[in-house]
Amino acid sequence: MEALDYHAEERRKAEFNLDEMKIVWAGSRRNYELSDRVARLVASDPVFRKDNRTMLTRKDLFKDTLRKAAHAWKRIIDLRLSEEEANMLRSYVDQPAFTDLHWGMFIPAIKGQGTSEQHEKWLPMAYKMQIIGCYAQTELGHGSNVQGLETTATFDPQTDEFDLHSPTLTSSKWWPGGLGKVSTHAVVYARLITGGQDHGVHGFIVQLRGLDDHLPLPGITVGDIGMKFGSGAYNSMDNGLLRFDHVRIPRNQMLMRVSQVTREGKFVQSDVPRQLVYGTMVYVRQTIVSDASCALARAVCIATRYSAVRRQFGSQNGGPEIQVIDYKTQQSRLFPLLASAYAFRFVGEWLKWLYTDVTQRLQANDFSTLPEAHACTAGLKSMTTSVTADAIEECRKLCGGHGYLSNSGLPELFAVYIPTCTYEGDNVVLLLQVARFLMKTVSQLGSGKKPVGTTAYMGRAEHLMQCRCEVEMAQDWLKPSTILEAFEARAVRMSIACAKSLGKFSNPEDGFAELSPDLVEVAIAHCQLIVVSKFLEKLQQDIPGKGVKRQLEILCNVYALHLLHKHLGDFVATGCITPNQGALANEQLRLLYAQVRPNAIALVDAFNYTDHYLGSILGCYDGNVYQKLYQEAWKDPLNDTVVPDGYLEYLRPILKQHIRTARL
Ligand SMILES: CCCCCCCCCC/C=C\CCCC(=O)SCCNC(=O)CCNC(=O)[C@H](O)C(C)(C)COP(=O)(O)OP(=O)(O)OC[C@H]1O[C@@H](n2cnc3c(N)ncnc32)[C@H](O)[C@@H]1OP(=O)(O)O
Ligand SMILES: Cc1cc2nc3c(=O)[nH]c(=O)nc-3n(C[C@H](O)[C@H](O)[C@H](O)COP(=O)(O)OP(=O)(O)OC[C@H]3O[C@@H](n4cnc5c(N)ncnc54)[C@H](O)[C@@H]3O)c2cc1C
Repeated sequence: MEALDYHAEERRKAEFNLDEMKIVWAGSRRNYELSDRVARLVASDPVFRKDNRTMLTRKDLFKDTLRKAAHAWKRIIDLRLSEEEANMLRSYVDQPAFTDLHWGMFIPAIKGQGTSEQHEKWLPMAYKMQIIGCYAQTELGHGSNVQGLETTATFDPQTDEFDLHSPTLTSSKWWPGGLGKVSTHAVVYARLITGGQDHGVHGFIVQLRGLDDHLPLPGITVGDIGMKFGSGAYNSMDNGLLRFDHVRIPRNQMLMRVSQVTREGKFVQSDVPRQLVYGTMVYVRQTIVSDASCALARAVCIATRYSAVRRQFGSQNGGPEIQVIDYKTQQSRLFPLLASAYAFRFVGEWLKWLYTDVTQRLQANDFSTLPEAHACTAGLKSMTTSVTADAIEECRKLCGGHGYLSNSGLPELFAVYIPTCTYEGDNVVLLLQVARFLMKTVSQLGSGKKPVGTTAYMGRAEHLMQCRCEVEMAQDWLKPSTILEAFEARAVRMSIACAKSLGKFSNPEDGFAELSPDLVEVAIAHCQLIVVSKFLEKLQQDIPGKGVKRQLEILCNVYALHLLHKHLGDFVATGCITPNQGALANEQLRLLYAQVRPNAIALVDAFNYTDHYLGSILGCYDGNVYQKLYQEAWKDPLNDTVVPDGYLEYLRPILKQHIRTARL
């Protein structure tokens, strides 16, 4: 018997080859096949069930997380999965866990900041999970300001050891994931002190718990920091606190790629830039951009499928009501998010390339592209996570009342997702880093130093400052060069205007502080330009499959023109376009939405998400929403009994009191 599919008609409307689009989304046929296989493996395994987790108490949820992590590790070993497959498996399990930090930060920190001897000693144990580690940087008093950390690591030449100490309450480590209850080790960031001199913040490998009894080692106080936002969600993670009372570690546990301390206690700064101490954050920010496209795609998939099932108003002669996806307002809210998911996917792919390139250069002692890698990872992390967090909430609203039900999957997705706007660098703080980079680039424009990479457009500032947009009709906005020039002109004009305003301050730092809200806008304009330009570059590639490239062109235009519409004030105020050209862009946008409409369901099918991973009744593949909602309601523990617990103690006396009052 053929399976029921409420979306069958929608799927028939698609004007492109879905299988080929799935490959574009996955990045390659190989990636597609790998991720499809691993996603199904997870979805079919009862241990990875997650539909009940919002009902669990914190302790039960945490134990469930340990069970899943142990089971995942067993599957990884038994099936001899590669590192890439293992990462995929953990991400499809879809439950924040200490393993994210062990594999995602502890190991990369040792790899990036450790010497080859340190790699040889620590990495084999970490790869086998004989030790489990976390990344302990943030403190109660300081997170964004890393240079303000207070934990000290004082070298004692007598014993050839460091003495780790938390001198104040605010120096307590606070937030590291996996620290609270699991990690046996941590990379701890502390101020290095030798001979009474402070050399700033460095990383140290520190054992926290006994490998036999899991008890904290002498001098170490460690625990969980408490419940976080939402039910289920990030509460599966043991974000922890940590204090040191003069804990001793051997000298060779300082990560010594960037700087060294000799046996005599001499501090040696190598020719590697000190910013490499921040290298793990650059790596993770890069992964967060790709993850943003996944989270956004997930929310959009749920909202799109549900919008095609849901009908309201407009029944004629007893016929069906209108599918809410056919309302222009629904399309104007939903389709830009769909386009953004694809845009973030492609910029994430490019950023991965950039990161790999900078890593290879660093290995060859070429540090020239480090500032750009920092600016791109910081800016794109900030921009994509802010958009995605807002988009998940918008998708909830697009699903009306049912979006607020836990089993829509959206509340939990929102709760898990929103801290990405804060962790790995607060989004505003990171945009200010981008702004600094841009202001520096502008200040060097007259010096003969040619801007390269993502700021190469600034080298054409003279033209971009005075060019005029040539759009006369709505369809003129479909020309890639017209779109690109409008975004470049807007970014460069905003940057130069800010640089000029900064120049009016006698103290540049005062100016930077005063103008910081404008500088944040400049950074956003630059990041949006990067995303638009990388989407356009993607379209230059050979993309096989009937109609696939055409759909991507439509999505790229939707992405760019919706930004132009949203930030019309910037484009018009900087004289990049006229108000009339802005109106033509909006007209073209409406036409594009009509072209997306018949393909919408297939475009979200291309994400290839299993129902398990989506975790949403509203987004399930077959669209059988109402029956599933009805069945699911009966599974709620409140429906275990017809009369609720508490009736006799609390309800009945009130109800009876009414009867008594009535009798009086
Ligand atoms: C496939 C596997 C998947 C694995 C995925 C793993 C994912 C795991 C997810 C787990 C979930 C959550 C994890 C969360 C973990 C954390 O949150 S860890 C803590 C993160 N903390 C932060 O991000 C702190 C943010 N603050 C900073 O980064 C810095 O302090 C800040 C950059 C804001 C300022 O630093 P300062 O040292 O004060 O720098 P400045 O004076 O402003 O700049 C000096 C110069 O240094 C340059 N710079 C700064 N940072 C970097 C960098 N990272 N890289 C390169 N260069 C950098 C800056 O541009 C200045 O340059 P200039 O002198 O102007 O040329
Ligand atoms: C779920 C979660 C997991 C985490 N995991 C880890 C982990 O594994 N390891 C770890 O070390 N840390 C971790 N952290 C900590 C995280 O990295 C920090 O919280 C983050 O870097 C932000 O720093 P903060 O908390 O000090 O924010 P603050 O800097 O105190 O920010 C507060 C406000 O001040 C503003 N602000 C701060 N500085 C400036 C400025 N210069 N200019 C303008 N505005 C400013 C910010 O924009 C924000 O609005 C985690 C945090 C969370 C929420």
